[in-house]
Order: sequence, then structure tokens, then C-alpha cells
Amino acid sequence: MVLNPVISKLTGKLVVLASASPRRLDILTNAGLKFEVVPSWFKETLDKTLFKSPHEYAVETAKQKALEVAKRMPHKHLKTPDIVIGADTVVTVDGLILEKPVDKQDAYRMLSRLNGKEHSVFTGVVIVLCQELEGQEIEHRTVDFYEETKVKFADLSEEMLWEYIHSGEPMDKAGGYGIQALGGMLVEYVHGDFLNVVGFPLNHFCKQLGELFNGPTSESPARGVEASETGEEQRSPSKKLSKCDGKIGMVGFSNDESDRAVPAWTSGGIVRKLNSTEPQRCDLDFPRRIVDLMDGFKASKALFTASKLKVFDLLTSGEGLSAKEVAGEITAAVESTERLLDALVSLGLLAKIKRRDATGYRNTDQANRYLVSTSEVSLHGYVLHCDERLWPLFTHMEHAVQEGTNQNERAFGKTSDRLSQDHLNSVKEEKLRFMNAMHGIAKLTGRDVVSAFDLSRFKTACDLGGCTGAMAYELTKAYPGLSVAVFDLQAIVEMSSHFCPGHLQDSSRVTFLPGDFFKDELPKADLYILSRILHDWPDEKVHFLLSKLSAICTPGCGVLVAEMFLDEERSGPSRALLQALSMTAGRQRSATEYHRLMKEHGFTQSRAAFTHSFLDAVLCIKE
Ligand SMILES: C[S@@+](CC[C@H](N)C(=O)[O-])C[C@H]1O[C@@H](n2cnc3c(N)ncnc32)[C@H](O)[C@@H]1O
Repeated sequence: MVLNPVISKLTGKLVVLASASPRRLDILTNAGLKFEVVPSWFKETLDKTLFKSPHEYAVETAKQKALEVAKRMPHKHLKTPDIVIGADTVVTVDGLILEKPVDKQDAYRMLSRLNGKEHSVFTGVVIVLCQELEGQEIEHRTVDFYEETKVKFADLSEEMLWEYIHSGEPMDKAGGYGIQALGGMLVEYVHGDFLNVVGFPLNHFCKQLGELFNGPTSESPARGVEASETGEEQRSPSKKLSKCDGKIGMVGFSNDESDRAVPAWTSGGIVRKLNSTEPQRCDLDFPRRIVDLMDGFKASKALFTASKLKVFDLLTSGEGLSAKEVAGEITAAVESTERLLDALVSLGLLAKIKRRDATGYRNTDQANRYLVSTSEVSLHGYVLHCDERLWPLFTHMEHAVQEGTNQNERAFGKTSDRLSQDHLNSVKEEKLRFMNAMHGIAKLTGRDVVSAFDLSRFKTACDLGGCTGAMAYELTKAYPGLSVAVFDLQAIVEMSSHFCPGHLQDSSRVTFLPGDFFKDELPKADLYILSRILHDWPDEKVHFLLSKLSAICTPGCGVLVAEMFLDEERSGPSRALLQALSMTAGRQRSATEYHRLMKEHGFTQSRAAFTHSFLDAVLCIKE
């Protein structure tokens, strides 16, 4: 085929597509490729938190899918493929990876997140080259790459979203939509490869095959890598070739600087056979996870320092600033500022740009969205809270574990009670800092929590310890018939006006009531919210609060508990298990533990929802 000389090079080879997606099958068939389809049995359950970026996750999933098929076929199908192609498509928005929705409510959550906004679609592709060696061993070499396409959804009404969901189309599609069919009507524009959004980046795939079979060309793809943004000469971090033989297992090369060395068996993307005298690097699996954990604190501190110095506030413009300019703004030494900026680039928080005079630095999209202090969904306050409140506690973890107590006295020289008392009497700036920290997380996760269940039958709600009202505003946005009272301590309520969303036309459905939920009478409502409250208190206080709630709830009243849930085996998520190490007097619980706890207080009906965001939720109804 003249159009595609590379694809014709595969004639006569057993090419296998390790995917059941009819859309990938169509794209490759239309391109003239002859292949068999052997869907992978690999379950898409990799822990997303272990990946620095969505494309790494998509590439790794694609790799696992393809290798599973490559390794299974010789035994189960009694034939060895020459090439196995694996692919995985994910949609990312607001720093979250969206896969396929599990039900209609999940589809609604995904689509309303995408509504009116630009998002990215990443497809990771892995080509496994299989070669039979002597003694029936099979060598697997992998080439991987990814493609990113930006897609913007139009502003869609709730009615349109639900009509689309009821069409059934969202259910087997990453992000809950299919651009090639009805979903195309939701899309305002596409920047990049359209077929990548459908599920397979054909153009990049052909270029990659071209490199494999013909050697690198001058127009080798540079999309989907930082190099294209920066104009700097870097080897594409995700366009790499690694070898692993069936016996030993994969060599996992990460994208970070320490691993960017080109493996011994590659040369510009062309497979080079290992000479038997060359070192066999496959037999030592690089302990990436351990090394990343050892370095984790350095990365956290780099983020904290840059946030404290408001570096991200300076780098919002596409033009960027040089290290010298940044150093001038933050009154710091130039060389150390440059080191900090370079470290932030390696962590994916900044990008480098070539300017005529010097190298410039600018925020990545995520940093613009989450780390700039004035952004709508800023986590700046929470980052500072991590640095000022959690970091000192965690430096005393050894004592915390040995003594079984929290370390407020060692870290801050005060008992927990004294600390919270002082905190409430603290200066305005300090209180605002705490509220900002809470606000960031509540804003980030609020929409997921309030839409985890249909709460439209409730008319009045009370958010106990509702702080800035972030969750209350999300509730009133999602449920036009609902009024919400935010009940929090006097010192907090008096600062709440700082957080009233400016654009809100009708904020009268959110009111603030000062009070202490342990000492004072609780306001009457149909629905109570306990978001990030229960995990903070010892069992006796939790039972005291819940019995107070139970006493004022009539049958049919609900309590929505939002917390980071442990999984039932208490083996994750790490974020929840690590949070437990700060040793507050409270504890983290699983969904079942919350069901049981609420049942003890008469909330016999309860359902859990996992949002894949910061907080999960259980809705409990009094009978
Ligand atoms: C961890 S924050 C959670 C804030 C909010 N619910 C959220 O999810 O973002 C705990 C909140 O409970 C409030 N709080 C603590 N003790 C309280 C009490 N005895 N009565 C009322 N509110 C209290 C704090 O002021 C703070 O706003």
C-alpha cells in the first residue's frame, strides 16, 4: 500500500491487537493492517497514584495488556505472535483520570466535570516485538509512546447530559463519551489527532513503526512530550525501547532524570541485538518504587517551598520568567532559584521555554489550575497547611509510633487542646490560612460528593463543621430546591464571608450559624453533612455526636458522611493510611465500618459511593 509503506512491512507477520475495542479494530483495519484480535485479560487496576502523569499510567496499562497477551499466546493459542499491540485511552480533567463509567450516575459525574471545559485525551500505545530464542524462550522487546489531544466540550444543559447518558453510549468509553457517534455533538473543538480521541493514534503509530523498521526520520514524532513544548533537545521520555525476556520480567524505566539514560540495547529507537558480552541489565530490576519513596520528601519540600515563595503565582504567563527574574521577585539567590525551578520542571510542575535571552520557566496547566494562590480551585492553602502543620508532625513519626500518641507537643510545644484553642484565637491571617486549606480540598471534591447520590428529595441541609461553606455552595448548585445551614465554631463563621463565591447570584440558600456541635443544640434539617469530621475525633466523641444527631433526626432524615475511605482489607489507599500516621485522636475507617457505626445510631439504611477523588461518601437514612 503506497499510502502506508510501513504497514505493508508487517505483511506475513502475526500481528495481534490486544484490545477488544471495536473502534481500534476499525481504525487499524481501515489502515490496511492484517491482524488478529486477542483481548487482554489484564485488569485495569494499576494504582494511579503511583504515576507522575496520566500518560505514564496509560502507557503502563497498555504495556501490561500487551505483555499479558504476548506471554499467554504461546501456551494457550500454541503460536507466538511477532508483534502485539496494546493501547489504553484515558481522559483527564482537573488533574483526575477518568476511565469508563461504572453506571449512569458515574457517567453523569464524568460528563458534568467535562462540561464547558477543555480536557485531554491520552492514548498510551505499546508495541511488543516477540522473538523466539533457543530453548523455547521468548524475548519481548517493547516500544511505547503516547499521544495527547485536547478536546473542549460545549456548555451543555443538564437535560442534554441526561439524554446522552440515557442513550447508553457513555458506558464503555473512557471519559463517558464517544466522539465518533452521538458524543460528537457535545464537542466544541478538537486540537490534535482526532483518531486518538476515538481510541488509537494512527498517525503516531505509523511513524513509530517507520522508526522501528526504517530507522529514525527527521520528522520523528515529538508530540506528547515536554520537548515539543520547550523546544529543548531531549530524548522523548515516553518513546523508549526496553527489553525483557519472558523469564526475568520487565525493566521499568521511569521518566525522571535519573532513569533517562538510554538503555544499552537501544539506539535511537532501532532494536539492536545484545552482544553476549554486554551487561545483562534485565536481571536487576531497578527498584523504582523504593527510590521514589526515598526521594518523596525532597519532592514534597520543593513543592512546599515554591508555594510558600509564591513561585507559581509568578509563572502564569506563557512567556515565562528566567531564573534571574524569579530570583529578583522572591528575593533569593539566582543559582539556588534555578535549581529549585529545574527540580520543579522534573516534577512536572513547570515547563521550560527557550527565550532569546535565557531559558524561561512557566507553569504547567496543572500548576496554573491548582498551585496559583488565586485560582478558582487552588490547593495553595492546603500545600501550606501540609508544610506548616503536617510536616512538623511527620518528622516525629518515630516517636508517634513508639508512644502511640500524636506529637503536637514535640512539634509545636503545645497539647492538642491548647493548639486548637490558640488556633481559634489566632490572628486573622492564620485562621484564613486554615480555612483556605480546607476550602481547597472541599472545592476539589465537593461536586463529586454532592452528586454521588440523588439528594433532590431533601429540602433543608445542615453542614456540621462546614467551615467556609464550599460544600454548601456545591449542594445548592446541584439541588435548586435545597437550603443549607453551615454550622461551625464562632471564630470560623465570622470569617466565612471571605469565601462566598463572587459570581453566585443567589447565595441566600446558604446561611452560617455559629455553634459547637458537642455543646450546643443542633439546627433542624432533613439532611446532615459530616465532611471530614468523624475521622478527627476519638470514638467516644464520635458516638456522642452521632447520638445527638440521631435524637433530632426523624425517620427519612439522612446523614451524608464524606471521608477518605480505607479499603476493606486496610491495604489502601495509601493517602488514607498515611494520613492516619499523623496520629490524631481519631481514625480512618472503611465503608463497612461507617455503615456499622451509623447503624448503631439508628441509621439503618446506608449506601457507599467511591468518587475516585479526595473523599468518598456514605448516605445513611434514619428508619
Ligand atoms: C477538617 S475541617 C472540615 C471542614 C469541612 N467540613 C470540609 O470538609 O472541608 C473540620 C471543621 O470542623 C469544625 N469544628 C471543629 N470542632 C467543632 C465543633 N466542636 N463544633 C463545630 N464545628 C467544629 C472546624 O472549625 C473545621 O471547620
